Amino acid sequence: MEIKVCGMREISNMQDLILQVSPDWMGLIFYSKSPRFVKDELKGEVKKIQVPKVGVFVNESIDYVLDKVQKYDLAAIQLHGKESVGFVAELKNQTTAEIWKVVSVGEDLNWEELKAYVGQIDRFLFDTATNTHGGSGKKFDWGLLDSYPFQVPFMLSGGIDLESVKRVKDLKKACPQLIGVDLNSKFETEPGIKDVAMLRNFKEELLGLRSVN
Ligand SMILES: O=C(O)c1ccccc1N[C@@H]1O[C@H](COP(=O)(O)O)[C@@H](O)[C@H]1O
Repeated sequence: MEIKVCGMREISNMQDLILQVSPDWMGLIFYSKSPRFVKDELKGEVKKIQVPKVGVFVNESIDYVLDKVQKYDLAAIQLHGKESVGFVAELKNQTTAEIWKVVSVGEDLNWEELKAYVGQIDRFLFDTATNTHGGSGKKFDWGLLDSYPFQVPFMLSGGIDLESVKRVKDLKKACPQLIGVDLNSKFETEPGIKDVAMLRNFKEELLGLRSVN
């Protein structure tokens, strides 16, 4: 199971994370209203960080996204707004970075609406629907994913915390397409600053390197 740690915005915190947790992905928020927004003055240092980086975007233009892909050497683009299939197709034509489409989940899930993205994206990412678009720390009803109908892999997100490990493992048994988890606000000392020890504990429990209490 892959681990993405999202919303990093300080170089020393990123370096600690890489050394102690070695996540599969590190997420950078390029949404200016977020308290985890990454300022371009960091681009030189961030580019040197040796872990695949995911840029998180909310309803931005193709040019804005491509500019960040180039400046930060992004391996994946997480589209966290209402980006259409047409937008995704246009973006896909202009980059080799992976494209992850976020599905904001409310009371239910309409699989028909997602069908058109299949074949255009590399993975779905399911997060809780909120006014702030993301980083809410709130979980949705993960049981809705039991009927996931596609082969394309997906990530789980939204309020995942240290106590979620068992439920994540159970969901993986029910849905083998679950490829990873996205960890964010539940592992912070303040917005954008991660508690690296807590993240390490999560990883060890998830991978079965220590037992869940
Ligand atoms: O974290 C943010 O500030 C943010 C802002 C706008 C869009 C996405 C954002 N983060 C993403 O939100 C989810 C869930 O985070 P949480 O665990 O509920 O705090 C995660 O995918 C982040 O990439």
